[in-house]
Formats: sequence, structure tokens, C-alpha cells
Amino acid sequence: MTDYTSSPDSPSNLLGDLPERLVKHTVRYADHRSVDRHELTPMMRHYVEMKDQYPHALLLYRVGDFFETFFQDAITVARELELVLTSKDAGQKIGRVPLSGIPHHALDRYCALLVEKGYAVAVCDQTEDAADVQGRLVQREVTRVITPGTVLEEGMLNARRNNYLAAVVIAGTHWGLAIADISTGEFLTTQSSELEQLSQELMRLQPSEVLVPTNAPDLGGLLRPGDKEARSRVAADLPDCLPIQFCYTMRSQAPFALAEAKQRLLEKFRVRSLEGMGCEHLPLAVRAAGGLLEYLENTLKSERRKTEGEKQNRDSHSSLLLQPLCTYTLTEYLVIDHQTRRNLEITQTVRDGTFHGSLLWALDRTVTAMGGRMLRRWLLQPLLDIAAIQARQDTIQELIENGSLRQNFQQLLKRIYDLERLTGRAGSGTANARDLVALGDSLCKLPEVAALAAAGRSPYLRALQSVPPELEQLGRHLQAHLVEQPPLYLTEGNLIRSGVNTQLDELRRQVEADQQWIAQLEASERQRTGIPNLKVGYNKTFGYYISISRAKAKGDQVPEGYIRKQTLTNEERYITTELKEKETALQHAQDVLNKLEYDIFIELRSNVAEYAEIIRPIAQAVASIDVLCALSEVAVYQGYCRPEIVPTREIHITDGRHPVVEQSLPAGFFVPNSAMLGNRESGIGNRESGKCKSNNSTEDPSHSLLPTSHSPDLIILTGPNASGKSCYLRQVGLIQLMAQMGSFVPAKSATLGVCDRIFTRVGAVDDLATGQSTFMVEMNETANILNHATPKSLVLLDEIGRGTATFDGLSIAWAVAEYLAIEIRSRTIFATHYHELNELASILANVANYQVTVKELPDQIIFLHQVQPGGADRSYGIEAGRLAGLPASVIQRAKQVMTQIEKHSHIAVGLRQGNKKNHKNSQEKKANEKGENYQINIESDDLEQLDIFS
Ligand SMILES: Nc1ncnc2c1ncn2[C@@H]1O[C@H](COP(=O)(O)OP(=O)(O)OP(=O)(O)O)[C@@H](O)[C@H]1O
Repeated sequence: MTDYTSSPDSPSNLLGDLPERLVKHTVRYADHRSVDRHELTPMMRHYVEMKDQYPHALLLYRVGDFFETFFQDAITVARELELVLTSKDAGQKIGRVPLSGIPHHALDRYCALLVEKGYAVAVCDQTEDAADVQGRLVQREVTRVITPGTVLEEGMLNARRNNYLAAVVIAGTHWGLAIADISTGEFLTTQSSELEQLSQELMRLQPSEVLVPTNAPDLGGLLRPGDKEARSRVAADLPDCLPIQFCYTMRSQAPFALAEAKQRLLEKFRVRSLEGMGCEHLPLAVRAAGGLLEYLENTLKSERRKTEGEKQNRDSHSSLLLQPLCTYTLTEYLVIDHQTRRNLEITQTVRDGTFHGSLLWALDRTVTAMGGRMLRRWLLQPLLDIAAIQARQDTIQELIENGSLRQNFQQLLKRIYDLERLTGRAGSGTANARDLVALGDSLCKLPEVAALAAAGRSPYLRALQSVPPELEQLGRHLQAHLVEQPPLYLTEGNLIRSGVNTQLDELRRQVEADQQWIAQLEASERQRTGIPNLKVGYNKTFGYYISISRAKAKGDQVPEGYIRKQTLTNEERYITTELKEKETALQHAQDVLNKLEYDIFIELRSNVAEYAEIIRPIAQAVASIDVLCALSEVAVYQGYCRPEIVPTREIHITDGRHPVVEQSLPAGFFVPNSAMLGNRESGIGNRESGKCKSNNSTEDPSHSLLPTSHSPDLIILTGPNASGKSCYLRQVGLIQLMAQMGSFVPAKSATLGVCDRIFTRVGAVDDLATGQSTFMVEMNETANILNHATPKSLVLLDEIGRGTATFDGLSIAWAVAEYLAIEIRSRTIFATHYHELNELASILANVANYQVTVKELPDQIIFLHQVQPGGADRSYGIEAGRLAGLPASVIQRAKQVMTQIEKHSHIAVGLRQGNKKNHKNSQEKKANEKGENYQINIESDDLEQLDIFS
């Protein structure tokens, strides 16, 4: 059983919540800092010295076939990886200390898990063969330091998404943000002035690690995602606007100082000014980018890599293959905040966070990893520029019309590997021979890609028509040098083809001759000695030997010159001087050969790195074609149309469908619905359409919207539970988003004005993380919308005011709808169970009612999922309750209460009167100042005095 002593130097809190089943031994010390180092065994002393150098990383220390962790790291690793915590004797007076180990062959897998959980890992490996060492400690060095944002290893990266390292610099409300993906070379920076935008941008990018310059003394500390306790300790250094779910690394201020940061960037990209990169005038963006670069150079410089004897110093400058820094602005793209991204389920579902069921899932038919990553980026950053959108549409259209071109592309692209990451690994010195073979094969396919593109007319196809000839040459060069199926490790030979290096060929001949000699030895010795079962064998301890059965060996048949080496039960093993000489010669030649192959490979690898700047733009062009082929394929198979993108506020969708729900239902089951929003003739700034209708209007509030040409700014959408309101709301948002990323859309036809932002507010859940109630979350989100929406925004509201008393909720919902329709005039769909809101349409000309229809049968409701003009005059909550099995008496009583409420409520009357007054004052109000709160007088019966129980 565990029996951690109560000694003050065994901090039991380090044991955390490690399950008891994982703890095997009693240990005394849990923290390496508390032991008397003089009493440690030599190996443990070395371990502790190394740990001192990497206090913020988990130190994985190679011992035999394991990478072991001790003390507090052992406890952490055991807990995080669900490994058994055992113990090791660390010295006579010290006794046993915690130990947890992972098999060396599983290093990458376990490292990936630790890094994913937000830990930095330092790998301390043996740098000499333990078999060569006697009487002293095996040499060990830290060969890799891996932090979440600096991962390059293929097995640790998600092929279909970027792995971003970010750096932020905040000054007041202004901020700079730099991001880099060192596996693909992307390096971007931006600057803005609203802190809220910084957290939204981080949420979009989902960086694996964020660097923050601080004055904190504990630099290098890694704050793991969601670690509230650690966060509270560094609260002074970590601004609140930085979301808790990311991993933060504290850095010193110095590399983020403007002069130093700028100088570093100028040197890195060998330029005289940052003008060409677009950030000369953006000091915070420059500071963030310079600080990020310093971190990368530092982390990668100290890293040396060893794979089974491969030892190579990595030069920080050649290994860091970043593309030239690129400046972007947040206003270049359609703004989709985090809530909207989540509510529209763009990359994962709300319910369980899975990819399956997201928009990306429905659209992702890309065949390359590069294409997969690009599609994700396009979806998260739809465009605003109509010409850029149309360029994508033109290409999709061509790939639809020319189906064989599309299929040929897809067949070809399937055989192109991840050019971006392979090049990155070559540059960082982590690519193995298989990587370069894949890269060579892929580069050789590029001329075929260009030839296919040559047939095309559209912009993205034209961009691919010329591939720099040197890339094919590089591909051929790699193919000519590397064997087709090289081994994983670089020091075992068999990497390089014969015929490319005369010295290599000569060595190979020599090795083959020696091997031949040994291979023939058995036959020749059998013949010479007359011993038919004589064999030549090999083992690691003795090398080559000749074995003779014991029966034969007993006689005098053992020839002269045989030296006995080993006696086994049934055989005797011998060596001869000649055999040993051959073996030594063979071993030497093999070593020289392997070294030469390794050197040739390293040269090839650095060669590739020099082409990085040419390879990456082509890789991007290939990725774009992959995405556009995928989008055209979905368009063909799902029957999408090309939306007309217009510079007005119009959203006109005929027979639109939800792209994900449609794919989840059997073919033909989804009921298409149209939508018309944003009056064509009521241009932006024309407030007339938002004006009040006459008080004595006899117009039916549920007037027809379709097929008339009237397109309101705000739609009140009513209908029973589960009728399809949310689905309709989201489908309009998704169609708009897809259109702005350049995709075709699930509709019969669509004319869509470009939106600046899409906002959604969809059924809130308690935000336990920040301790906010459902209602407060809802109100915060609503406030954000009302404060930021513009006439060019699309606002999708799925219920507002549900989390409070009915009349509070209804009043807020009404006021919000009015504000959106009158003051902001954004295009809005407001789904609600408050059917009272339908009365707004009788007051405001730019409001209309839609309802999702159902067919009522005596004991059931049939969902038609059809959106039609008009508003539901009642909700079906009580029916839903009855169908769910509420007792009949409860249903009966609910109906009585309902009747009373309906009898006494005169909200609409009051609101009409209130608006009449408002309208009268509007001229005066305009003259005074816009934005003043308007007053609504509800002159209904005093609602609080309703005698609903009479
Ligand atoms: N147009 C449609 N065609 C076919 N099925 C649909 C359609 N719209 C919605 N559905 C189906 O109906 C289910 C319920 O839809 P949805 O969640 O949109 O209802 P709702 O009116 O928002 O309900 P609630 O008011 O309870 O939130 C969906 O899961 C979907 O399977």
C-alpha cells in the first residue's frame, strides 16, 4: 500500500488524484528538489541535474529500453497516461523514489498525448551505445524539446488541421497577434484595437500554445489549458481577455521589444524594411512576430535529434523554414464569432463536439491533407470580396461542367503527399528517407497536375498551369537517389540507389564480396572437413562462428585452426582467424557504407530545404484545387446551385436546405424552404422601411411574404417544438457562410448580398466555467449582437428571454426585435415560441412572420417542416406536454391558465399606442441625436393583477 511519509519534503499534494490502483510502492520523496544530491546514485544525480535545466518540461530519461521519469514527473506521467507508478532505489540513504516509464518504441505516441494535454517534454536520450560503455555512466543528452506549438513529428500532428503557435502583445486595448505553423511554414501577423476581437481571433485559430511576454519571474512556465489554479497565480501577468482553454507560455519582455523584434525579423527574412510584409506601421504586430520568432529559434536551436545513432546539430536558421511574414486584417473576412462558429456547427457539433455532423464533415471530400487543412481555413474565414468569391465559384463551375477533369484531378491528387509538411520536415532535419521518397514522387506528379490545369479557363486552374521546372528536377533527383522503399532509420544503410556515387558502389561491391565469401564458407568447409552438418552462424556476442554437432566435435574431425568459443548442449561453436578477419573487414566496410549513405541522404535533405520557398506556393495552389474539386463534387452529388453574389443587402434563397441535416436524412426527406430578407429597394441607410405602420392598419399581421417581392429585414419565425425552426435558422446562416467562402449552396437558386458578420444566439446552456447562469449568458450574447450588428449583418436568434419570467422574457424579446428592425436594420431571423411577437409585423413594415407548419390530428401532430408566410397564433407547448405523458389533470389546468392569460393580455394594443407616440417624436428625436433610447408604453391591463386562477 502507499505510505507517503509526512515528511515536509515529500509534498503529498504532488500526488494529486492519482488513482490508488496505479500506485505500486511506498516512496519517500516526491520532489527532486528536496533530496540530498550527494546521497543519490550517479545516474539519479545526473537525472536531477538535467531536470534542473528543464524545470518546466517533463523529462523523459532513457534507461535501457525505457524512457523513465522520476519524482514529481513520474507522478504526473502516471496520472496523465494512466501508467503504473512504481519506484526506484535512488541511493542507500534516500531509498525509493517515484518512477514511471514508457517503452522507447512508444515514445512518439506518449509524447503526443502529453503534448496534447499541454505539457512540454524534454527527451533525454543515450548518445552512445550502452554496450560500448563499461565502468561509467552512459552518456545522455537532451535531444528534443517538444512544446505543443513546436511539434514537427508526423505522428504528433493532426494531418487535417494546422498546429498554430501564437504570440500576443497587449497595450491598453490595442493588441498584436502573430501566428506560425512551423510544420507548414505559415507565418502571419495582425494588429487591432478591441480586446474582445483578440479572444475571438484566438478562438478561431485554436492555437496549441500562446506566448505572452510578462515580467513574471517564473519564465518558461507553461500554463496548461483550463488550469484555473495556475492561472490565478499568474493573474497579474495574464490578461483576462486571454481565454482559459489555451496553453500559455510566459516569456521575457526583451524579445518582444519593438527594436529587437523588428531587427530579428529583418535579419530572418533578409530585408531592409517590413514595408513589403505590410507591418512596418504596426508596432504591436511586429513585436508579437519578433517575439514568436525568438522563441522558435531558441527552442529549435537547442534541439538536437538522434535516431538510433543519428546525431546531428541543427542550425536554427536553416531548420526554421518560415514563409515570409504576411500581415492580415480582421476586416478582410466575414466575422464569425466563437458562439456563431459553435452554433452553426462549422467544424464540430454542439452536442458532443464531434467532427461527424459538422458543416466541415458535410463538405470535406478533399483527397489531400493539405486540402483538408485549407478547407477548414476557408470555412473559418469566408470572404468579403465579391471578385474573390466569384473566382472560386468560376473554378467550381468549371469543375462541375467538366466532370472528367474533376475526376482526373482527384485521382492524381490522391497520389500527392503533404508537400507542405514534408518540406517543413526536410528543412527542420526531421524528415526520414520515406518522407523524401514521398516528396520526390509528389513533385514528379506536378507536371501532370499542370497539364490537367492547362485545359482549364478559371482562375484557380490558370494559377496551376505552370509549375517551376526545377521542382520536377528535384523530384527526379530524389527518385534517382533514393531506393523505393527505404528503412525507417537513417543509419542502417539501404537508402541510396546504386549507380549514383562511385565510392558507394565500390564499398557495396566489397561488402557483397565479403558477404559472399561468408555465405560460401559453409559449403566449402563442409566439403573440406567432411562434416555434413557443419554450419556458419551469427550472433550479436561472438559475431560469425562455425558450429559442429557435439558428436562430431568429440572425434578428431575438428580441423586445425578452429578456435573453440562456446559450448552448447548439442553443438560446439568455433571461430577461425580468417573468418574473424573477414568479419572485421566486412563490418568496417558496412560502417563506412552506412555513413556514406547517411551523408548522401543529409545532403539530399538540405537540398530540399533550399526549394522550400518554391514548393510551398505550389503546395497551396494544389491544396486550393483539391478544395474546389471537393466543393464541386458535393455540389454535383447534393444538387447545389451557384449563388449570385450581389452588392446589396438581399438574401433571397429559393428552396434552401440544411447542408448537414439533408445529408443525415434519407434522400428526398428534407423539406426545402425559401427565405427572403433585406429589402432590395430599401438600401442601407434608408430608414423608411423600418418606420411604424399606421396604428389603425387593417393589414393582416400574417401577410404573405412569398412569393411576393417583399423582403423584410426581420422575420419572426414561430412553430411548435421540433417543427424545424432552428434548422431553418441555421440553414440560412450556413448558406450565407458557404456562399461567402465561394462554395455553391444547397438551394434551387440564391441571390445573396455580402454580409459583414453573422451573429447567432441559440439556446444557451449554463456556462459553468465562468459561473454565468443561462439567462446571463443569453443576455451577454444578445448585448454583444445589439452592440456590434450593422445593416450588413445577418442575425439569427433562436429564442430570447426563455431563462426568466415569461413577461420579462417576452418584453425583452419584443424590445430586442424592435431594436434590430428599427435601429440596426440588420437582416434577422428571430425564432420564438412567443407568438405574441407576430404582432410586430402589424406595426413595422420591415418585419414579417413566417411559421413552420404542422398538421394537427386528434391525438398527434404531424411535422410538415414547411416554412410558410404567417405566424402561429398559439404555441403547442401544452400539446407537446400531453404527448410527452403529463397527467391529464395537469394538461387540463394548463389549458385553463392559458385561457385566462390570453383573455387579459393586451400587449399589442399597448405597443401600438406606444409606437404611435414614438413615431410622433421621431422627427424631434432625429434632430436631437440618434441612438437615444426609445420608449414603449405598454398600456395593457396591469399584468401583475391578472386573476389567472379564477
Ligand atoms: N426542413 C426539414 N425537413 C426535414 N426534416 C426537418 C426539417 N427541419 C427540421 N427537421 C427535423 O426536425 C427536427 C427538429 O427540428 P428543430 O430542432 O429545428 O426544431 P425546432 O422547431 O427548433 O424545435 P424547438 O422549438 O423545440 O427548439 C430536426 O432534428 C430535423 O431532423
